[in-house]
Order: sequence, then C-alpha cells, then structure tokens
Amino acid sequence: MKRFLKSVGFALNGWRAFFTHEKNGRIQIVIGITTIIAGFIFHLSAPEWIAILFCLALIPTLEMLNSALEKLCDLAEPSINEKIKFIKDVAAGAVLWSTVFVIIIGAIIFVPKILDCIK
Ligand SMILES: Nc1ncnc2c1ncn2[C@@H]1O[C@H](COP(=O)(O)OP(=O)(O)OP(=O)(O)O)[C@@H](O)[C@H]1O
Repeated sequence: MKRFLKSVGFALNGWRAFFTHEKNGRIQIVIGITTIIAGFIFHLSAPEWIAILFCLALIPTLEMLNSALEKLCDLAEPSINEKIKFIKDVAAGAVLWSTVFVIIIGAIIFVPKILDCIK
C-alpha cells in the first residue's frame, strides 16, 4: 500500500510538471475547463458527456506522452539525428491525429446547440 501511494505521488508530480511547466499542459487546462463549462451551459446528455470526457482524457494523455518522449529525445541526442526526427514527428503526429477527431466530435456535439441558441 505504501509503495502504491508512493507511485501515485510520483504520477501526481508528473501532472504538476506537465500542467504547470509545459505550455501545452496549460493550454489543455484552459480547453478542459472551457469545455466543461460549455457542457453545463448546453446541458449535455449522458452519452455526450461520455464522449466529451473521453476526448478531454485522450488529448492531455497523448500530450503528456509526447512531452516525455521529447524530453527523452533531447537528453539522448541533443544534435540533429534522423531517428530522433522520426520519433518526435510521429509522436506529434499521434497528437494531431487524435486532435482532428476530437475537434470533429466536439463540433458534432456543440455546433447544433450553438446554432439553436443563435436562432
Ligand atoms: N535532435 C533532432 N534531430 C532531428 N530533428 C529534430 C531534433 N529535434 C527536433 N527536431 C525536429 O524539430 C521538430 C520540433 O522539435 P521540438 O523538440 O522543438 O518540438 P516542439 O513540438 O516544437 O517542442 P515544444 O513542445 O517544446 O514546443 C521535431 O518534430 C523534429 O522534426
């Protein structure tokens, strides 16, 4: 139990490092809070909340892995290297790939509600 709590502590340190020191982490916080507020304003249904919460979990998770990989690459090979370029580009590509679908999901959920409000 003590070891488990220690591991949770390390993971929470990871959250703090990502969400306070990384620019992308701070952006994710702003997007997350804004989306949750919008969810309450537009009275999302349970399935809509599930989709939105899944999206809000997915992108920061990928961003965290991307940031960790970037740091590892910078440590392992500070000079220009084709393999490092591949690793960094593919990791960034993973974030972008998911982001495209998350934007589509967000649009499917929020755009009709916003249009209803404007009418
Ligand atoms: N050591 C390297 N060798 C080859 N290409 C690199 C190297 N470091 C970075 N690059 C290239 O530059 C791009 C940007 O790398 P960088 O580490 O600056 O990521 P970033 O997303 O701009 O970082 P940040 O998240 O700090 O803004 C990489 O995707 C890669 O194409």
